[in-house]
Amino acid sequence: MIISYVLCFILNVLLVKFYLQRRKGQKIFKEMGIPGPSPNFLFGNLLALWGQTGFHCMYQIWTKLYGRTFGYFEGPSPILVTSDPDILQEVFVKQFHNFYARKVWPVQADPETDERVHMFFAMGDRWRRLRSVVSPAFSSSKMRQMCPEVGKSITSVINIIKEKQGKVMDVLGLFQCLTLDTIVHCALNADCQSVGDETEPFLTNCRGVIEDTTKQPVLYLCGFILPALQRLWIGIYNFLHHIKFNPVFWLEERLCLLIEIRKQDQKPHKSDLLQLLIDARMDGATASTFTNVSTAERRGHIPKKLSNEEIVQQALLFLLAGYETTSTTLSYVFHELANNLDIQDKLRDEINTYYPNQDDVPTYDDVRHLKYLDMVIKETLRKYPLASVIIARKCTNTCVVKGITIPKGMVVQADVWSLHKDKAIWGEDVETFDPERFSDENSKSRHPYAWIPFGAGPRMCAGLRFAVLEAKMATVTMVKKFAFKPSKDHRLELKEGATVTPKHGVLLHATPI
Ligand code: HEM
Repeated sequence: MIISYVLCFILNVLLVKFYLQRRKGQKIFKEMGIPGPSPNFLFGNLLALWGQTGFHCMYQIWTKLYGRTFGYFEGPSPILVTSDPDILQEVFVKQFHNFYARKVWPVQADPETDERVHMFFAMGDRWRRLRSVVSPAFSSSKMRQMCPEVGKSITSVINIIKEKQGKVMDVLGLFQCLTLDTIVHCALNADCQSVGDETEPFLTNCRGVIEDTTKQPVLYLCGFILPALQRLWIGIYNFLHHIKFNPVFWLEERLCLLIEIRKQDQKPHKSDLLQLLIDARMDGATASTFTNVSTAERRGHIPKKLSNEEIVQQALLFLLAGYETTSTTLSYVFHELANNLDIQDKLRDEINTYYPNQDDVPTYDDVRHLKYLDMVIKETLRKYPLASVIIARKCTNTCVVKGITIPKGMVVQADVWSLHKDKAIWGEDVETFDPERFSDENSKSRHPYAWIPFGAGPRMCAGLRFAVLEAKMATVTMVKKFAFKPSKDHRLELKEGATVTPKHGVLLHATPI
């Protein structure tokens, strides 16, 4: 009896201590003079975020209530959200040395010590080295070389649209196939023909992985509430993955096989992304963080090659990033073109002026000259900054940003939806799709960080040029050959996972020109 009283007492003391510590931590924004919603001691403000709307909607609601910069809590963790372009420029660019790390999600490998961490989450020297390894894969000359490969996939899409004439089609699904085939061909030089074959395993498994990010499992919530138990949550997560099939496993196995074949093959290979990763050497300092590194490697005597596991993780990142974001962007482009026929016509006029009789898919140099096309893509990414949620940095040294002292460990989250719909920057009609916003005249006096769909600073999107090239080539070819109108069943509703995508696809009619 006495033992149970004592245990009960100890438990109560621990709970009170936990409660008081939480409450103390949750006073940080008040102390900093930053407004924001009041947090629940256990969940912080997660319950509001975890609702139907997702982060990007809630941030916009809070911005309207508290202003451009506010703070909220994910469990005990303070998140400083801002859509102030001056603060964004300071954090992402000018003070990058104090903000080189990303936000760590609850059920995620440790970016400082885990070998499986890919470039997106890697930090410090390791990130720098990986970024410099992959950058040449997207140089201007590489992009020119990739054009015929991108062109082939676009031609397959055109053939499917011809077949579907008169019928309603979901262009989001079609673009997913296009961008997947393209990234697999260009980055891995492997076979993948998902345009016209929705059962292609690369496609079904990539879709499976992305679909998982739109679910909000209880485990994530636990991780947010009690981040101190991160190892436990990761353990449970790994265990669950071993008892139920995970589409990531298929992709990892396939990539591993591709790497093995390349390594055994004596033939010289073109230096695509996969080959750059296979040939890369990490210097000793970069490799020294990892436990599987020999003393000689650690001292820098032997440059360490990336292990198969490391290559797989980098390749997987590029595969998923290349597939998901560009297809979603293209689907928004075509949603807007179909709903704004005057803009569609103006774009077609520009394309026909540059390519009056040309049937071929345009090249890297061709699309660079199309100014209005560039404005259409930019306006699409203004209205739908689909990857906003991943644009965040963790403060690595306490520092002062525009008069705010940001403590080490605090996450600064960019609220790009609010930034891109800020009436003080873009005018009253922010919901109107208007490419003219990006004419030279109208862009002149705008803040350089008012438009950041690809993030900003040294860690901004590594595939930006490839994504824009592919989106432009596909748009030019399709608009030249077809007129697009929305299907009567089409309504654009958004859902949020790692990116914000059209929940029911984008249903259009295409008529040959
Ligand atoms: C329209 C399409 C795309 C959009 C909107 C987009 C957006 C983004 C954003 C917002 C970030 C975070 C940047 C930051 O934190 O400042 C990012 C990072 C990244 N993106 Fe993209 N992306 C697109 C296409 C691609 C493609 C096609 C690839 C690869 C082929 C790619 C590879 C990456 C990588 C590797 C990173 C991590 C960069 C680093 O941490 O150094 N992205 N992207």
